[in-house]
Amino acid sequence: MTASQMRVDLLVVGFGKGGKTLAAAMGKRGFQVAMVERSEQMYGGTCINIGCVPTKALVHEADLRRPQDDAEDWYRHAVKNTSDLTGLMRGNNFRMLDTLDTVTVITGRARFADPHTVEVTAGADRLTVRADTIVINTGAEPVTGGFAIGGRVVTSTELIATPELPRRLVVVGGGYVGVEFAAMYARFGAEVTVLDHAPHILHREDRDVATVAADILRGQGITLVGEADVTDVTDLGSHAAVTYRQNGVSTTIDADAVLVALGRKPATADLGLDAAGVQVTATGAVAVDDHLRTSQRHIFAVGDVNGGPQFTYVSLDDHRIVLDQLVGAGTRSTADRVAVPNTVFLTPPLARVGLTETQARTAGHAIRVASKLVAQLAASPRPKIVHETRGLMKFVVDAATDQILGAALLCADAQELINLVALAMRHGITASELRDTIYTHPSSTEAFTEVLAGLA
Ligand SMILES: Cc1cc2nc3c(=O)[nH]c(=O)nc-3n(C[C@H](O)[C@H](O)[C@H](O)COP(=O)(O)OP(=O)(O)OC[C@H]3O[C@@H](n4cnc5c(N)ncnc54)[C@H](O)[C@@H]3O)c2cc1C
Ligand SMILES: NC(=O)c1ccc[n+]([C@@H]2O[C@H](COP(=O)([O-])OP(=O)(O)OC[C@H]3O[C@@H](n4cnc5c(N)ncnc54)[C@H](O)[C@@H]3O)[C@@H](O)[C@H]2O)c1
Repeated sequence: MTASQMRVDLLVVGFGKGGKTLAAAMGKRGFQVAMVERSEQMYGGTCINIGCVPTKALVHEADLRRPQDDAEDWYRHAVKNTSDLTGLMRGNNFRMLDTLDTVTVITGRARFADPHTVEVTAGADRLTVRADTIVINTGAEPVTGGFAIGGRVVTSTELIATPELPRRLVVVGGGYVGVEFAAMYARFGAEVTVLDHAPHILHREDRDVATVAADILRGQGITLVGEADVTDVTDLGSHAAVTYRQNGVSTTIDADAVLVALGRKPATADLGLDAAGVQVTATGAVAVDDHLRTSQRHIFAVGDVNGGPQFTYVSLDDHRIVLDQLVGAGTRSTADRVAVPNTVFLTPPLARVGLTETQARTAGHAIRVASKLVAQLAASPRPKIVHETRGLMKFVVDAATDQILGAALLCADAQELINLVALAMRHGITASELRDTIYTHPSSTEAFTEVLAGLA
């Protein structure tokens, strides 16, 4: 066993998006920085290793598969290509920090010993790091719902690393991970069933939007079961059995793999936060103020661990706030955030920003709504050109001010289009201005003109 000590200006715990960007920025300014990551397989964090990047790479690989392509072969190659990509990005992420003289990357599990000290353990090795400022960036971990993960019962992390295509996949949970994986595995050739305890998948969306999305998934052959109370998941070796109750009737289905996708909870359990005097919320997130300071002023929390929206770009924006606190004017805050968009990577993608129609009405806004099925767009030929005429485009607009309150875009290129709508919302561009601007042709954006012309 070896034990040693080091002292730094800034200690970042967890190699996530916000933390690594902050570590590089502070290191380049001449501060002594330590980055602690528990696994060398996770340099760069969730997004590039087990989250956004591999899943979106697999969605792309699945979309390229033609019906005549052998499903198993195609899937095996897709997993290999994806693993190569994440390996490349992991190496680049490691080097980004390791090549800075001021930054030390430490591989080991971090745990607070006191408010300024973290103990890092790796096997028998132990390192004590003392720091003036500490940033917690440990991310989130899957909620397992009491189901035993192992063998054929997996989370997204294990499933994307498995080179054998599950011919029958049961997905428990119809949120982001659930529907993205359902759509992707169906396109790889699997028979997919999604079970959710909510009445509908994508239950945060307006019913009309969720219905069109559900129709697209059903059109891919996916079985969607709402109001399903999953009572048992058993790995029987040769296959798994999933039992659920719906409307008082109990049903058991067999699966080659069961994906548990019930959400992700902040990773705070083993951090020794008590020893640091850092408070957590009722949901186990690190409690932070608008400047992402914890109950200890010198300790910040960025990314999923602080209980905010679980997106890579939110973690990135968290780093801007902390950097501003450490070396800037100290004015930037989470309260400044307006119109943060998101995308569910179905094919076509479903992207949304701002309020849904339901949320806008509930909040008491007098609204106008414009909504059009992509198949009914007459003056916007791009969907027909790219053979993707499924979906719906919807805007929710304040009747009095003409300000855009929200949009749901379920169409080709939605993951790009939504950023333009978000920018318009942030800068007060009205629905009429978005409608009447000059767009290239043929493009996906020009559909805004036609859809917004239908504001009722
Ligand atoms: C399957 C999937 C798909 C997703 N797709 C998208 C998407 O398309 N777009 C999007 O924006 N978001 C997506 N997300 C969410 C996104 O990945 C996360 O919001 C984001 O990566 C969170 O980053 P973070 O900065 O909070 O930390 P993370 O990137 O989660 O990093 C935390 C790091 O801390 C390490 N760690 C934890 N505890 C310790 C400890 N005690 N000591 C040392 N190290 C520790 C972990 O190993 C990990 O590397 C997806 C998530 C999943 C699971
Ligand atoms: N494209 C993206 O940006 C993207 C992709 C994947 C994940 N993510 C992030 O990761 C987070 C986690 O994703 P997720 O899909 O695991 O969580 P989620 O919260 O999006 O969805 C969980 C789903 O599980 C259902 N559920 C919960 N308990 C259940 C039970 N006992 N039985 C049946 N159904 C149950 C819920 O109704 C919900 O539909 C997301 O919130 C998102 O922020 C983002």
